[in-house]
Amino acid sequence: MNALETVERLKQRFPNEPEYIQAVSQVLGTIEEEYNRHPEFDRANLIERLCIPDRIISFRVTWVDDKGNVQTNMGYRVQHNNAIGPYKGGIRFHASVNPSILKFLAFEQTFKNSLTTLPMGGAKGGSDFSPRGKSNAEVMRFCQAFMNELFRHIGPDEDVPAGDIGVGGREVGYMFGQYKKLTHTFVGVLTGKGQEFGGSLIRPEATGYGNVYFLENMLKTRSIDLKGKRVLVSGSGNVAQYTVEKLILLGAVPVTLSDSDGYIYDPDGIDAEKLAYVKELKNVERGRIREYAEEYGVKYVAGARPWGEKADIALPSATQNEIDGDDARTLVANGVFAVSEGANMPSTPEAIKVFQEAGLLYAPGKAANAGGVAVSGLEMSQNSERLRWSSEEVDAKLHSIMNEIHADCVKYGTQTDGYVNYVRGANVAGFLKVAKAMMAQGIV
Ligand SMILES: NC(=O)C1=CN([C@@H]2O[C@H](COP(=O)(O)OP(=O)(O)OC[C@H]3O[C@@H](n4cnc5c(N)ncnc54)[C@H](O)[C@@H]3O)[C@@H](O)[C@H]2O)C=CC1
Ligand SMILES: O=C(O)CCC(=O)C(=O)O
Repeated sequence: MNALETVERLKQRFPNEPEYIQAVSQVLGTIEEEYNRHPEFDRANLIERLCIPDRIISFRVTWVDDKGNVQTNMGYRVQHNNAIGPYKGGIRFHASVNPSILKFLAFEQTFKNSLTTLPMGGAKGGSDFSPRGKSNAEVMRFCQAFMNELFRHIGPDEDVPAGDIGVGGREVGYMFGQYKKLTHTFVGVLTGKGQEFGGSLIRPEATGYGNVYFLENMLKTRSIDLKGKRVLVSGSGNVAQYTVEKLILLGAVPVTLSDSDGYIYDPDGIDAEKLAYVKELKNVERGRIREYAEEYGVKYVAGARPWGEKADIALPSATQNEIDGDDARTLVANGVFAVSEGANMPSTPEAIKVFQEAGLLYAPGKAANAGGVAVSGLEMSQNSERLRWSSEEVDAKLHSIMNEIHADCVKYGTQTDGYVNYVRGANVAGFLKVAKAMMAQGIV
């Protein structure tokens, strides 16, 4: 397999899918050598079968807004690969959602889920519907309409969606309710459910906590203590909130948060009380991060990202391609020595190159943010055995999964000069398991 030629062929077949091509080319560039050690992979054209999703379901979603207008949106589910388990991955509701973005996310999810050590294939879905500015009743009607089509394609042993951008506990609850009504079953078909109806403890916390556990592992390789370190966090949703929570618990000092309008910089650090304010603002009042600056009298910068502020560590936790080459150079120049991705593909290829050439501890999302889907996998296990595990038990399992993912990255990513290339490590480790499963299952 020649990575460049394969990517070029995919580019010609899928010319309008830049995010998908970006994700594929990142992976192929790092697995090429390992892949070519197994001539049997090429004979089975494993690479195209691994890059092209098993199926893409797309449908119209029709719903009625509060004024009585009939609205339409697009709905999708990309079922990428189920070689190691049922399809699994979140649902995104955001105006930017399109097939390219969902294909990149489903592709990444396949490798990420493989890294978790749990039996889950990769998928992603969503809609160009934006919950922003919609009433609760509108969100409910949209979720029900979305599920009216999606329910045919999912199931607890087939495909198990969860949340992502714009989809949290509220949306998962509405979708679960509609699935139950349509199928007359009560099964673990979605994860991230409410605690009262099968949701796992620690699932809301898992992605953010898991990223900080991964970061601690990376810091340990250089004997650096997280305590007292100043941390730039982007986003202010699920992942960002629980990243900040764990940072505070471990004595670090988170100083920024953002949303799509701008960012706040709090030089004294975001403490537990201020975080409680952010949770209320974002999860209940559904307000803007600008209001934090008004509440606490700190700096707010409209239309910008937080990467120009001085700090030790950066944890991007908002969205894809939110750190470009210039941002990366600024971070390095300002002394940032570790970047661990809570979001999926937040760094552009140029930014990654800058981090790696500067010798930073740099962890890609598919390793660092795998804690969320890992606890989703644990939610599936609890649903199957109709039991509920304690917070301590789930958190301990999450912690040990993140440690294992880190160990795998070190095993497959350590270069001859001792630098750990976490991108290579995560891609090779995730790839090998899926590839072996695909080979064992024949040409299907
Ligand atoms: N929720 C989860 O368990 C997991 C989420 N992720 C990834 O983490 C990231 C954040 O997801 P969540 O916190 O769940 O979503 P969320 O909807 O709770 O929060 C998203 C945050 O990102 C900001 N944002 C969204 N689009 C933006 C844009 N174009 N520019 C600037 N800011 C933007 C929003 O304002 C919000 O603060 C995404 O990349 C998601 O794919 C990854 C693994 C698991
Ligand atoms: O919990 C899940 O199934 C999916 C989480 C997710 O969407 C992700 O890991 O990007």
